[in-house]
Amino acid sequence: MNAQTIRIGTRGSALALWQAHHIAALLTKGGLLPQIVTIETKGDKILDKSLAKIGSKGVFTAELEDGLRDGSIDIAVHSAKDMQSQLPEDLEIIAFTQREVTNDVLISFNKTISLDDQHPWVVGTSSTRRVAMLKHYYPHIKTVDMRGNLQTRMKKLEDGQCEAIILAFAGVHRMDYDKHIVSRLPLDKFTPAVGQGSVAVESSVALDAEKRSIIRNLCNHPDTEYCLLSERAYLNKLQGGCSIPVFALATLHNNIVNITGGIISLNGKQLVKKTLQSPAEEAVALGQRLSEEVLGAGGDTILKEIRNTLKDIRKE
Ligand SMILES: NCc1[nH]cc(CCC(=O)O)c1CC(=O)O
Repeated sequence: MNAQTIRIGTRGSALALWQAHHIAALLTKGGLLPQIVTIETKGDKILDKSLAKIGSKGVFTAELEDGLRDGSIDIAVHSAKDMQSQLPEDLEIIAFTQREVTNDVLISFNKTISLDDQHPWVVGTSSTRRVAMLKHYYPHIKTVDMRGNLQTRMKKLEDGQCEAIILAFAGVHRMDYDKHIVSRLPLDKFTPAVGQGSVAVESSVALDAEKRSIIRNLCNHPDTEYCLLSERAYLNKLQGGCSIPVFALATLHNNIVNITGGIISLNGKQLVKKTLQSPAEEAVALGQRLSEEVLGAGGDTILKEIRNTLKDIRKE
């Protein structure tokens, strides 16, 4: 096969560019000629509002998806975590890269700080999931909203707007901030967001079938894909955007997928969480079953309350 040029669409943040270069390296290894095309999204432009206020649907993806449709890019690269659970019919995810460590981490310049320190102190995070989990497990801790890319958040921490921030290990590691990690938060309390740690490759269904299959073969990590399909099936049934504190983590051993997922109220008071397992081939059905169990155990009421609250926040 002649070397083929593949245009990779990405957001312009340092983390997004890392991800695009990661995909580019996998494609280069396979003999393709990747080209990186930077595209700005609504989520990059609006920095003065919380994600809960903007509304999360496609805020970091819509402009990239336009590029896939008009053919100006062949593939778009995203943090799997930032992708809507249901894509438009003309687009599809063709690969999920091998997952990084999935934990959230506590970042601070104070190396002795611990969430167990009982005096009231301030953690910066813009994630409703992390805020709710802090309220649930560590009610003495106060939170401040902290949006912006990783560099901006690190700067806000440096400026003393809070004593620590919580971030995904994956992004911290990719941006080379490991030395500021104070601790990895335990997965049983801080179950990550769906997709955390993996990079997703999206294409139009109209993209040349051979090109799509070559790209998939070079980028997709099958074990990760089973896990993410299960988590995303769960998320899809809950119709949770990234401002809804829904969480799930699937792992795969000996062809068995084990998934833990749930939902937590915004104030952290109500938490529903379940664990299920199935053979890998039934990963999607497993995620769907998890959603039924979580909704049936009170998750439906929590979800309704959250939707009402977020509606009110957006009206402000
Ligand atoms: N929501 C922003 C976002 N999207 C992906 C990552 C980190 C990388 C990843 O999880 O793949 C982050 C930052 C964070 O949550 O700390």
